[in-house]
Amino acid sequence: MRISPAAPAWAKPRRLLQSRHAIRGMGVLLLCILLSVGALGAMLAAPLLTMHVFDGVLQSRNGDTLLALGVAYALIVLLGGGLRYLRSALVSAATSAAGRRLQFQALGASVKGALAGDRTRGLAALRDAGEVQRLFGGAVASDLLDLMMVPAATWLLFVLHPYYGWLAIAGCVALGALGALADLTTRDLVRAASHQQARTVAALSGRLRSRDVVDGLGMLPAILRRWRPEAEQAIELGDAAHRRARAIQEIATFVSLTLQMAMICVGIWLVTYHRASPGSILASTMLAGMAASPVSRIVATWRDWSYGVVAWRRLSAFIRATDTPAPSPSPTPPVPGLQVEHLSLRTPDGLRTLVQDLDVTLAPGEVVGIRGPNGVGKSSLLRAILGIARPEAGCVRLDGEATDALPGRDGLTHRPSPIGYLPQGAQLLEGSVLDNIRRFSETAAEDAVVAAREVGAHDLIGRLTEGYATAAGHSAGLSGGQKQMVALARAFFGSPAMIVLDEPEAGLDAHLVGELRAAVARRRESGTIVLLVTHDPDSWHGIVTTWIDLSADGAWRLDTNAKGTSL
Ligand SMILES: Nc1ncnc2c1ncn2[C@@H]1O[C@H](COP(=O)(O)OP(=O)(O)OP(=O)(O)O)[C@@H](O)[C@H]1O
Repeated sequence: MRISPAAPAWAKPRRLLQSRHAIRGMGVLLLCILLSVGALGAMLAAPLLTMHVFDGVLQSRNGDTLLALGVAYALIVLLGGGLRYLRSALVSAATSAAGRRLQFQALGASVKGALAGDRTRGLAALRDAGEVQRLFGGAVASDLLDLMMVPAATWLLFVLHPYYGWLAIAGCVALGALGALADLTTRDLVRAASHQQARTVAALSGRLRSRDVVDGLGMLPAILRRWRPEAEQAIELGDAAHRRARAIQEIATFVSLTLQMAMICVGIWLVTYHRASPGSILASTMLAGMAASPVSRIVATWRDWSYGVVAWRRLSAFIRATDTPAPSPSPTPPVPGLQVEHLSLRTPDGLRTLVQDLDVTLAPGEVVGIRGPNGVGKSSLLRAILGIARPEAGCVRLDGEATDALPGRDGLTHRPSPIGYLPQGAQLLEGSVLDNIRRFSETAAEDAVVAAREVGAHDLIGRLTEGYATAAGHSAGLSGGQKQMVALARAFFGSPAMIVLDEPEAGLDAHLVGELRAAVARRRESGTIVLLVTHDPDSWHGIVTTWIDLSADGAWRLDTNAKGTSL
């Protein structure tokens, strides 16, 4: 658990830019730009053709020329539409792939956040990833590419007559200023609405997670009553931002229409004084529309931009915060067993010391019991040893490897973890009993059966309605003892070098406790380190080889002789 600045790849959004995704992304971007240039050329040709028809054919009255120009116009418009369609298909494929990667990053950070005790922000991170994906998955990316049209159409307007060009610049500047105004006037509201929304969703889902407590004590109406004003506040903030953005959008529509009208007026003036052809009036109106429309669209979708940017910033900050620095390599050659070196722990709020400078080395095959009064820090110590809670100081190594960098912690490594863990309250995940025991891996079902037999859970699972296929998890109908046995089988699954059990006998009858004792004794003989927290030291008499006694002031005492006798 010593800290160095390096971090796992998934946790760094910026690393996406350095990876092969970035190279592929650059290729896609280049292709999109080429398609946009093609579409842009076709679209710009349309007003010029219109001008030609108006000026040329009206004078020559040649029907064949009119037909040829009409067909050419249709083909050009068709080509432009086809190229734009190809571009939008490409953009949406690229953004959905990037969106999947982002969801994966958010999921990894969310799981890490949950392991560090911050489930609520993890949920918000997943929602933020959705918001960012919506931003780039929609028409927004295409709108950005369409901005190329602004200088191209303006340049053509200058070619027709500089007055047309200057007028288009004035219109686009006015629309751009409206975009900036939309940002200035809605930014704070959007940020507040987005944060408030994330807070209320997280708070509600956090409160509803303990379904039994909520149902059993009839707390749902009170919870919803408490949630409602918070949710309404988020909606009001969002509505206020929406109203302002909507007003600015209406002004933008007015500016666009005025620009077109002004083009016609300037055109009529130029034609009257023989400075431009009559056809230029039509062409300039079309070109002005082309120059203004990407800017107007961006102003119209400003709400998506604002929410997306706020979500992206919050998501990046969360990913950085959950980014566990990689441990520095061990300066000493790996020693088999568990080394807990000068470990100090405080409560998550930092107010109280739980363990002060614990220094202990356990050889393979040791069974260590942790005792102490309620709230003294036994579970916290286990979590620090597992590497899922950050200690105030010190480090923990299993067979020379820091436990906070073991396989699977980076969200990428598929190597099985060398640790088996039974947390307090079993904590089965949504899925079948089999999925839970084999830790959602693709390992053969027989291996899960071996683990279940080992802890004495096989017969109990056999009596479930669908055996190993029975649904487990929060919402499933397993009893407390059944959940505990499935979770125990999950902890013993595979060949972990260390098994960590938090109150393993909780909810088990005397027969199952006996099976569990025998399983731990067998693991001791095979060289597995077992750490267990218990409130019933007597039931581990003759199995535990060392006791760690914790006391409320953070002091600890090693008892290598007590062999399970109570305090
Ligand atoms: N999220 C948190 N914020 C603040 N304090 C916390 C938090 N989680 C745990 N604590 C405090 O840390 C202390 C140790 O908790 P821990 O669960 O490790 O105790 P324990 O010895 O396992 O208790 P028990 O025997 O009752 O299970 C407790 O006093 C608890 O109040």
